[in-house]
Amino acid sequence: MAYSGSHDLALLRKVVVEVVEKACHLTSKIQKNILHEEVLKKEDFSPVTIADFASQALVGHILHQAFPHIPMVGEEDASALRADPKLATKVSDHVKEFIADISLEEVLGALDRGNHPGGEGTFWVLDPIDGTKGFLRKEQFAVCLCLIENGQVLVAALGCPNLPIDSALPDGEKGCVFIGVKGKGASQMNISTKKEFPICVSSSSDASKATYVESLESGHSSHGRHAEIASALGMGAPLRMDSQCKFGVVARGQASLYLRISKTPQYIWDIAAGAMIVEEAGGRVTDLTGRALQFSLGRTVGVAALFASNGLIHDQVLAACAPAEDSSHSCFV
Ligand SMILES: Nc1ncnc2c1ncn2[C@@H]1O[C@H](COP(=O)(O)O)[C@@H](OP(=O)(O)O)[C@H]1O
Ligand SMILES: [Mg+2]
Repeated sequence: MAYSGSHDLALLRKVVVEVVEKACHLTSKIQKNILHEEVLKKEDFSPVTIADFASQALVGHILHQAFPHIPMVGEEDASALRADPKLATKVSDHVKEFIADISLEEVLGALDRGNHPGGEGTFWVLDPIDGTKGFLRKEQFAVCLCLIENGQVLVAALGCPNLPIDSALPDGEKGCVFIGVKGKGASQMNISTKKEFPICVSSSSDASKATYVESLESGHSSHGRHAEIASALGMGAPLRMDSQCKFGVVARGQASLYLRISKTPQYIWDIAAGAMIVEEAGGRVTDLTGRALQFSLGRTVGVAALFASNGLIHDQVLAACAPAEDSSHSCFV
């Protein structure tokens, strides 16, 4: 559906893509030589690195300069850095490579700009590094940014620095940005050449021939439950990778289904940008009962289990999910 609001979507798209590209360059550079002491553990024991902090500070600062009235829901904040001045200086030095005159206090302030509670209204949603575990394994990760207005994602970009540009050439050139604009479709851009082309989901309506994709980390969603659903549909083995790259892989037709059956409500920054890009590429994203996801509930999307498909096989997947729907939230193999 065409957007009829007051935002200039072309301008927003330009800013979103440029800032995600910058964050991809910053995070890729840090990824090459990250040190053990540059990785912290959060309260939930998940890792966070100086690259997560630097990426959020860079994006938060640039967006605030361009759109001072739009708040941001971001995964990180500055509290750990305020307690560790040495690490804070490292983060600040990385951000300075892109914004020479930024001060340490501005870096910390930009990070804390991610503290918005979400809900109704207009706000950015940022995951400065989605798939931090993949980032640390030197595998897939994504910089994920979108703008939400009253629960609708207007513009989204997924920067995937390590994802092969051509899925048929897994050892070929890597680094792409997936882009979606409300009512205008989705595209994939080569980070190096800036070459861009429209993408669409696969045209397969036969679930038994479809490829599905899931998290590489078995602790992030139930591989066992996914396998049951895949088996009921006659699907083969999954493709596993970290981060919202999985939404990009469905959006460009490389896979027809992304299953994410977890036991904890999913954070909005792990889902919103990728889900919109899949939908703009012609696919569908719902919970296990077929309800659309909600992006106006706060910092989570309210559901623990969801899937993205090419649309054509969506009802078949819903039917395969149905028998164990009640147990799917507690089943965690
Ligand atoms: N037990 C859990 N269940 C569901 N999601 C989880 C989880 N633990 C961590 N995550 C989320 O899974 C994201 C990574 O997803 P994936 O497995 O698709 O790569 C993490 O994002 P971050 O890496 O930004 O922290 C984190 O938000
Ligand atoms: Mg993250």
